Amino acid sequence: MDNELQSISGTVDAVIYQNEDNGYAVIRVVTDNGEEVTAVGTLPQICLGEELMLTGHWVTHAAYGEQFQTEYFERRMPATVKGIADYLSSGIVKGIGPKLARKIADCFGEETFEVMANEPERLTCISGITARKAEAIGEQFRHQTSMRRLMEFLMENELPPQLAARLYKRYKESAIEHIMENPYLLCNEEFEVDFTAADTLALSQGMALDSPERLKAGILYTLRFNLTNGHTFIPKNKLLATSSRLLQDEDGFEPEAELLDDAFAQLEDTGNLVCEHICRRDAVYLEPMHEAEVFVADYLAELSDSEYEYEFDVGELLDSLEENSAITYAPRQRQAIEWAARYGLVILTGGPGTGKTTTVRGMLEFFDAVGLETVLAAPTGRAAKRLSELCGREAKTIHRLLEAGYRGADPHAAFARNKENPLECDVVILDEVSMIDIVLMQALLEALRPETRLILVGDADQLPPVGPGNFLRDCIGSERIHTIELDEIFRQAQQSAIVRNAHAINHGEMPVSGGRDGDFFIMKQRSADDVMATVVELCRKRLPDYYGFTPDQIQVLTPSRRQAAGTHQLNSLLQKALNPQEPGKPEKRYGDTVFRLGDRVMQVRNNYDIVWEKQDDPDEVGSGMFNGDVGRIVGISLSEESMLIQFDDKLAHYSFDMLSELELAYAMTVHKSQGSEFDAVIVALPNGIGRRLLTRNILYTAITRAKKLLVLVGDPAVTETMVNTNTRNRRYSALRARLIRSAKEPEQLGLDEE
Ligand SMILES: Nc1ncnc2c1ncn2[C@@H]1O[C@H](COP(=O)(O)OP(=O)(O)OP(=O)(O)O)[C@@H](O)[C@H]1O
Repeated sequence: MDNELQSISGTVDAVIYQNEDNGYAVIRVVTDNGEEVTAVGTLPQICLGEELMLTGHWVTHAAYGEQFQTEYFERRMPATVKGIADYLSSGIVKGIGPKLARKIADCFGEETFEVMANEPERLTCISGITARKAEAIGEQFRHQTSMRRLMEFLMENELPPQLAARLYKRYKESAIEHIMENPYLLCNEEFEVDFTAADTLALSQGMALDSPERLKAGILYTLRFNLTNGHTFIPKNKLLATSSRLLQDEDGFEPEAELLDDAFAQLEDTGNLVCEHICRRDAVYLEPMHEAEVFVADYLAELSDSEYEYEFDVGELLDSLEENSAITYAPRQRQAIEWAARYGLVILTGGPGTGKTTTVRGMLEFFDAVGLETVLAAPTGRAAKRLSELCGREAKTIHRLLEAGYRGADPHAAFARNKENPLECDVVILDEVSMIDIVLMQALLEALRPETRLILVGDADQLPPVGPGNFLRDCIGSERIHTIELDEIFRQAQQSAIVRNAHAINHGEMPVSGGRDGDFFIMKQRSADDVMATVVELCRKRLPDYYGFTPDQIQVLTPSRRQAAGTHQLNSLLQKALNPQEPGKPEKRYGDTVFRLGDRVMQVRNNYDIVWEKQDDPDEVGSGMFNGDVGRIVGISLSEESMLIQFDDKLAHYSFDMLSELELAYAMTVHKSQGSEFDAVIVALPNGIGRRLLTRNILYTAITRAKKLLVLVGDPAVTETMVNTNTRNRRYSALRARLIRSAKEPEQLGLDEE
């Protein structure tokens, strides 16, 4: 092997393999002196017919023989008419096939690319190209060229090429200019680039180590990064100490405390962050988060203080409603319904089987009887569906209730229901409130009319929301809001070992196998491999054969993603067992995941742009798929580079460049399963999972996801650690403090302050 760098130039004759995720490709090149060579390397979006100058060295691959390992390359756009025609024929611009490519190249010759990019209307002189098509071709060509330039730029700077699509969406053709002007914009929540990567680029452009821009970027990055752990603020001393460490370099540079303070003050002056002395510390917030927390606290305090009176005796009405129903409410249930009738804001909390839903039905009956319009909502599609089944009336997701919609390049939702266009109902009942973060709560409260009442229902022992804050626990802990805790497990629920074990775990006791119909099983396996083999066997054979569960009814849950028996490993094993590769069954590889026709998949971020249609009524269309939505791949078109995915009764189209938003979902993390219920749940708990994930509320949340059957496969020592670890990862949030404070200073309340 000769390690000296060499250059070869030639035309791409075949693209043998291409990984769109990281740009790695294997190509065949016909060199300028007619030789055929195989070249490999990072060659993003390489097309047939392109002329390249490759620099690298020759290597001998054990299986494929001699090939050229490319270190860097330059593109020379084809200059001959034939080269241009070949290049355009390669499918680079949708709608241009080989014939049309030839015609365009013949007509415009060397000017072709110039015309396509800048004067596409001239293409209309070719028969078959309408003005609209010409415009579309121009748009696509410009997009293609910019994306390519962007990808090359990202790779040259060792930044993830997958960012190209998001950057282009945000900045169009001027993305590179924007990055060069301020490399730190890459660290924004929209792009999520690691600070060090953006910093390396900035420093290579001559940014000084102690420049205010760099220090500000470091502070903001540290704040944003730490907020992803669910905090609404970070104490100032911690923030500055951590930022300082981030900004150090290997040669001993450390930002001066004074300069860091100046940068901090500048961020405060420009409103990027807010520092408030609360909870006996200087709490630093991103501005929108501060606004959210203050607004939510003020709103809830005022709503909680509002009381309603009736011209008739509420007790008598409730008596008669109760007489006509099959239920005799327990005293606390009855009190909850009375409070719902009386106060603007009520919290109803309790574990599984304690009668929350039954109480909600009682509240609904009351509101119906007095002619108040009530809407039901929950944070996830599955939770909304369940609530609607149990209450016998429509329940919406909060996003649907607020009419979440698309807002161009902005990653956040825009809600059509807001201050200017509030919801028209009299009462909103929200279920699974433990999952709601402070930002979504703000959006919901902003969409309420001042006279709309709110009932919050949830189990505070479930995992906290993925997003910021500790909303439900803070509200309950403040003792500022009328809260009823139900703790009696009703007889029917008592018969379920799932319910009994959930409560036992909450009291620090180990779960035991059992249940009237045997609905809770514990299978001892210790190592990850043994646990995974058992889980696969249960899904493939035992649960379908003995219990008649279809694969759709079974969900595997695990605490981790990449550790022992994490979702990554389990999903690939379960896919192999439940939906194996078959001739003629289309599949598409993306990164290290293969998506195959029939696979169960999950959307892993909120995307308000994804268009869907109702399966039974294609005219009913909408947009938006949300983090945690689970569906099935029902179509893959390799020629159109797209997939059709069915989510309940909706069909959504995904182009291949959206696959980073999907994951296989045969197994999912307990965190992702929040708010969903499944007929049969298998929980994988082998040894080897990190201590941070072995907590009581993860086990409790996992177990309470099961409706009919729960199988716990794992090491009893792991279960025991989880049962005994009642630490909650601490979150900085001042909602509780603000609510408590609001009780002491009532004169400061008022929503009209703004
Ligand atoms: N007052 C009551 N008298 C008798 N049975 C009751 C009463 N309230 C609830 N139940 C029964 O207890 C069981 C659990 O009630 P419910 O579904 O309302 O609880 P939940 O707290 O919503 O539970 P989960 O969160 O698990 O859904 C149901 O079978 C219900 O019919």
